[in-house]
Amino acid sequence: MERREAITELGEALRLLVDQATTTEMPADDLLRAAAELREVAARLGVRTRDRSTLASADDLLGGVRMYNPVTGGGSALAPPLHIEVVAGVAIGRCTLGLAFEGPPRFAHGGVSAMLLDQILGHAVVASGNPGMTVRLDMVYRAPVPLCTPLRLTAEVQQVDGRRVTATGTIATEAEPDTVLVSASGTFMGLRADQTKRLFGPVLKA
Ligand SMILES: CCCCCCCC(=O)SCCNC(=O)CCNC(=O)[C@H](O)C(C)(C)COP(=O)(O)OP(=O)(O)OC[C@H]1O[C@@H](n2cnc3c(N)ncnc32)[C@H](O)[C@@H]1OP(=O)(O)O
Repeated sequence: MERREAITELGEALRLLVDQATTTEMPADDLLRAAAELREVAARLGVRTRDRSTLASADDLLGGVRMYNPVTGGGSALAPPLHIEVVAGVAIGRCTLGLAFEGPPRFAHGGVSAMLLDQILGHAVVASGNPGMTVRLDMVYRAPVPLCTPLRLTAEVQQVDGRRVTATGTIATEAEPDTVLVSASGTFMGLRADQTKRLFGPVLKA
């Protein structure tokens, strides 16, 4: 099996684990046994690791492959994951949030909504050919985002002004795509060469 497929397989198992560990009502003894077994598995994976200045070997930074992105990465235990496609400049995202993402009972944590929107706004910005980093993200929470419900996100660029790009996005359910639950407006700033070197130099050099 190819490495990226194996990473995705491990990611799926980890996401299942996170979901079950969040919803389980098993007795304390079972939890302790599971914790001990999981520490053994973690130790096996920890035999060979990378540091923060080393890109994952399965990643392709310029090709946009980030296996461990915490929002979209197939290998991430933290990602829902959000699946994004860009159609005619509009980024469309789909995901379902489990109970691990709970804020108020039955609904998503507000920070999770911000995370999803930051990511999908970023995709729209990259697709416009003006990549940059988020320097500002304004959120409007109109209605709570339900857990265990297929969600539909959208994002598109509104304005490009030199290095500054503004984009807006929304979260709705698949069932009611026209009812906006959360909306966001973000400002993204393209990096100058010296900023790119300062922030990402060690990674790019490797
Ligand atoms: C497909 C992939 C999708 C990925 C989506 C996820 C995106 C992310 O999560 S990115 C991570 C979060 N963002 C960050 O960590 C960025 C942190 N910020 C920074 O490092 C710096 O602000 C940086 C490097 C972007 C810009 O550096 P800085 O020195 O401020 O920029 P500088 O060149 O002086 O200023 C550029 C312009 O930006 C403006 N600016 C800077 N910060 C802000 C801000 N918060 N709000 C509005 N304008 C701002 C400045 O006023 C200036 O405007 P002008 O050109 O009109 O005078």
